[in-house]
Amino acid sequence: MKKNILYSKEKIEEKVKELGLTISSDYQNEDKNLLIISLLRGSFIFTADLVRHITVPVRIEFMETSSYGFGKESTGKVEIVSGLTIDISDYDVLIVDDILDSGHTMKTVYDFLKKRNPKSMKTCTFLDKPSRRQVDMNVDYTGFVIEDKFIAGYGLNYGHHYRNTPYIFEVIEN
Ligand SMILES: O=P(O)(O)OC[C@H]1O[C@H](OP(=O)(O)OP(=O)(O)O)[C@H](O)[C@@H]1O
Ligand SMILES: Nc1nc2[nH]cnc2c(=O)[nH]1
Repeated sequence: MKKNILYSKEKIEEKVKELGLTISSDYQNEDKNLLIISLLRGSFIFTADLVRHITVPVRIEFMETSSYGFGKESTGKVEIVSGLTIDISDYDVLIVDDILDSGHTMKTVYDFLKKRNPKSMKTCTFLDKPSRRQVDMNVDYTGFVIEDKFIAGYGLNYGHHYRNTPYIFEVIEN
């Protein structure tokens, strides 16, 4: 496997900080009650970095979803491996994930949470691949819009590895 580096550690840091400041500004009013719901496993690194740039009170919870298995294509069947146990009706929910690709993951979680009547709900993914969308799903906050390339690093895996790589790269198979 060869790597084509798309975003360096420094570029990522700069963008995450920018997102954190924008979100903080949007949720600064006293009537806001921000709850970030982070989708494991891919978003654990982005979430950890993002929340440290959020300057307003924030509760952080996690859900685990899975749909890709070992391959590069979504199965289209998103499994909610672990859901939520808390009442979200008093919260302004922000769903955080690493990437929006086919949209199946975000759509499934969005519909699942909407039924629980949050005060408001928005979405944030560090990366957005709009050309791959299979369902009607948009993102409110995004870091980088990328082309149709399979990527890894910064939380995203390739064959269960590379989540800990500090930069984002395109996976080029030999
Ligand atoms: O828009 P989609 O096509 O649904 O793709 C996006 C999802 O795919 C990856 O998750 P994956 O199912 O690989 O699980 P992981 O979070 O454990 O890596 C990624 O972390 C997103 O959650
Ligand atoms: N690792 C990885 N997971 C994904 N899930 C959806 N798109 C991608 C991608 O480009 N890379």
